[in-house]
Amino acid sequence: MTETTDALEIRGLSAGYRGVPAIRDIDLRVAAGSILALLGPNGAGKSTTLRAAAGLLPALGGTVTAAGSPVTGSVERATRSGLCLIPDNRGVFHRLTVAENLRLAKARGGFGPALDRFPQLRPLLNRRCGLLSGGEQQLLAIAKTLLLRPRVLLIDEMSMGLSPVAIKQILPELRRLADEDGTAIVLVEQHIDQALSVADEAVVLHHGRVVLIGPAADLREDRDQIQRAYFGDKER
Ligand SMILES: Nc1ncnc2c1ncn2[C@@H]1O[C@H](COP(=O)(O)OP(=O)(O)OP(=O)(O)O)[C@@H](O)[C@H]1O
Repeated sequence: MTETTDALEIRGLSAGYRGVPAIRDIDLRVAAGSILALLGPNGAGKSTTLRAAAGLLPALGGTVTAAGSPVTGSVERATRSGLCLIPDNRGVFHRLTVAENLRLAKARGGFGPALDRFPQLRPLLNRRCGLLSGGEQQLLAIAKTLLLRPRVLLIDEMSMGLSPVAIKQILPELRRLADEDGTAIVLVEQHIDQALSVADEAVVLHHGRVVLIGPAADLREDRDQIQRAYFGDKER
C-alpha cells in the first residue's frame, strides 16, 4: 500500500455506560492494510472501545477519525467513512437465507464478489442463516461486510464459538482483506496466539486503559510481557 495516513485514529477516547467510563484515554492508530489485535482480560474494555469507535456509544472524551474524517459519536459518519463493525453476535439475520443476508448489503454489483472471495458460501445460499455453523456464520458476516468495501473493519470476538479449524480458515481471509484491499482491521480476540499470528501490532487493555502496545512479531516472542499486561503491569 502506498497510503501512509492512518485509516483509523483514536485519540484520548473515553466512553462508558450511564456516564461512568469503562475505557479511559485510549490512543490507537491503525494504518491502511494493517491488522491490530486488541487484547485483554474479560471486562478490560475491548468491546466498549469498538462500540465507541463505531459511534454506537457516545464519547465522554477524545476523538475518532476514520479515513481522515472526524466520526466521533456518529454511526452515520463512521459508516459514510467506510468504518464497519462486526459485533460479537456476527450481525447476521438468522431467519433470512445466506443470499438474503448478502442482498441486505445492497452492493451495486450484486453479491457475486463476496462469493468469489468465499466460494464455501455458494452451496449455502438458500440455507437459513440460523442453520449455519458458527464458522459459516462468521464467514457470511465477513463476506457481507466485504461488499461494503470497508476502509476500517472492527471485528469483536472473531473466533467466539469457532473450532480451531474454522479459525484457521478465517484468519488468512482477514490477512488477505488487509493486504489486497488495504482495509485497516481491529481484531478483538480471546485467542492470543491466533490474534498475534495474523496481526501487525497488538494492544492490551486492562481496566479500560492501554497497558501494552507493540509489534505482534515481538510479542509473539515475548509472551511473558503479554501475560504481565493481562495482570495490569504497564510497560509503555
Ligand atoms: N451495557 C453495559 N452497561 C453497563 N456496563 C457495561 C455494559 N457493557 C459492558 N459494561 C462494563 O464495561 C466494562 C468493559 O466491558 P467490555 O464488554 O468492553 O469488556 P471486554 O474487554 O470486551 O470484555 P469480554 O472479553 O468479557 O467481552 C466491564 O466492566 C463491563 O461490565
